[in-house]
Amino acid sequence: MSTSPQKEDIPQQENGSEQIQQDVLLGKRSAPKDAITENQVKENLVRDDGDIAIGDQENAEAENDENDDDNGSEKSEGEDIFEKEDVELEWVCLRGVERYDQERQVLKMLHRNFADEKFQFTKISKPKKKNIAFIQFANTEERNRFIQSLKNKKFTKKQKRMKVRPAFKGDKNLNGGVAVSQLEQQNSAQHQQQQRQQQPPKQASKEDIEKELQIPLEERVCPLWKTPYEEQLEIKKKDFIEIIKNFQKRAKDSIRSDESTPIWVTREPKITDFLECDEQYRFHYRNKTEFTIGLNHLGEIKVGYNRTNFDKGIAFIDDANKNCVSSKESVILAQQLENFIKETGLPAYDRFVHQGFWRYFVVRQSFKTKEILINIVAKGSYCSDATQFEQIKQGLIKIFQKESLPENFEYKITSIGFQSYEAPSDSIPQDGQIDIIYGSRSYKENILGKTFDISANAFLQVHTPQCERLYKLIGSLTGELNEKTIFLDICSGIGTIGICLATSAKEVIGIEMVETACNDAKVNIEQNGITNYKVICSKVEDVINEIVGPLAGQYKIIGVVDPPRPGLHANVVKAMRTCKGLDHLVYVACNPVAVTDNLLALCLPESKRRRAPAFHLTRYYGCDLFPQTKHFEGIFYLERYPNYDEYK
Ligand SMILES: C[S@@+](CC[C@H](N)C(=O)[O-])C[C@H]1O[C@@H](n2cnc3c(N)ncnc32)[C@H](O)[C@@H]1O
Repeated sequence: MSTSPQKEDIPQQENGSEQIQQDVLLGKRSAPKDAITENQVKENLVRDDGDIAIGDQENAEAENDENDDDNGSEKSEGEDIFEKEDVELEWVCLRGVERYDQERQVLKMLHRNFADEKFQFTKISKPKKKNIAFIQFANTEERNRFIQSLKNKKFTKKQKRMKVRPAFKGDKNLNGGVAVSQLEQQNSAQHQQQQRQQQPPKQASKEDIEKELQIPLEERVCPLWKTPYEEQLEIKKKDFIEIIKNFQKRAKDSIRSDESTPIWVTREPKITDFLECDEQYRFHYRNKTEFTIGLNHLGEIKVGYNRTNFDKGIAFIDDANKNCVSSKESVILAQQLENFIKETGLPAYDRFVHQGFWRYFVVRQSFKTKEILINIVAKGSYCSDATQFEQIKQGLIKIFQKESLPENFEYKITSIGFQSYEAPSDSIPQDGQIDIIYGSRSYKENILGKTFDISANAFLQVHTPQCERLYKLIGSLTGELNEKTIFLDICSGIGTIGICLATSAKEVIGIEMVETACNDAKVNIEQNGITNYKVICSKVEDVINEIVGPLAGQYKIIGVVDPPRPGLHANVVKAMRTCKGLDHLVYVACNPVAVTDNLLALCLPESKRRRAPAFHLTRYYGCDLFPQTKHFEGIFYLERYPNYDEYK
């Protein structure tokens, strides 16, 4: 049961909240417990926009839901409260939302309720345990269309009635918000997962399977494999320009007429450089290959790649050797494991009925040190016989020994891990416990002359030669580092960027929230004899200001950030923007579309919401880290000029 005050605890608006608030101030009524303070009452009297059910959002919403009563909710006669000065023009506050929903459920609800209108929602912020959500639109016209549509909407008895009020610049609950692009990704991943888990597999027809088999697996996983490399680059550059144009358009739409437009918004979009991949590294380049274990179309065990078309009931595993970007060594090892699995008699995991043992096979390797790490993932509980379990582990160790592998196999397997994974979800948990059944917990990689221990779950760019090019580019952007510079490795993972680039800086500070990654980073720092790199194990948003603040003004602080695929959480971006002293930032994105919101939050002009000087986007670069696919890395160089300090 909720412990938050009930609706009865909140002053109602039957006579107008103003009267009640006046009464409270004059001592004619006592303020309801936990409801509003004197200051809030005062603020409300000042604001007086006739739409808020209770006190100022900053405090009252922290404890209470918004009043769902109708009185005074939409608009006072003769004035448009949505156009007032202290209103966030692209946002609304939607009332009547399920209080335990999160942002992605709010998005689903909006899509359900306004399917025909196709509103351009850009961000959602859902305060915890409240019946409100803040919605941001691409522009004010969209927002107004939404307000109008909601006004005209007929709610059925079963539907929860929703109302809208303006979002105010001081609304504390309007906390950055999550980009809709990010929520859509989450929703679609969850949808696919649910489809897989809930739908009993339809039986595909023989013809459909034959048709599917006619299509090379590469078409599915690396669709540019038949496209000449020069053309691949042209496609990626064109895509990047489109992304930049869209980014500029979004920025233009967000800048109010009374604000000045930064130069990067109107400048002709141009990629300063696009780092192409040398010919010898365009195929079989992946240093990490993840195979699925299951049955092929004939019902035989395979260690290979998923082929699925749920509409047609197609779901089988295709051969490991049919992917032109996987390493050749990983294919040999997959074959080795496949033969062994057939001998054990233990079945592959069936993702529809959630039964069976063998699930995934991960191979990580260094083309330079010739070391390999292996991780085998299985549903451990399926094999309850301890002796059999032990035999399996011993068997696995044996099949990956030098004697069991082809004579010309020049790699050394340094680590074999066994990970028991019970949940039906297809994504292997990054922090899952791994039982090291052979060797150490990592393999060694060499990047730009530095040595790194890479464990099974550590993040590393999948294309090492292109990763080196990327790091060199980052190095050229950060410029010469010396005793007067601090290098901030934001979301530092296992420390690769800082270790490779920043040894000549006064200090390198890595901030990373995953403990195992921080521990790996410390090992990597030590084994490279680096003494100026400090790792802080924490969320960036919790510490960055505290760390950088005392250094501001004394040093040139240069930040590099390479966030997870969907981009950074809004709170991280907010902390970076308000980080005094951080005036130079290299933002690396493996999904440049997904980080548009982050870049806008860093670069749009200063306002009450964006309470710090903006960064200017000065240069765009691309790096082809994924030949034969449509993906590429986008690199954005951001600068604050004049520096944060000089603005004040
Ligand atoms: C794509 S990896 C990049 C790691 C490293 N920069 C590199 O290039 O090898 C992203 C990292 O960001 C970390 N991360 C994500 N959000 C974070 C946050 N709010 N605070 C600290 N670390 C975060 C993740 O744990 C992950 O290690």
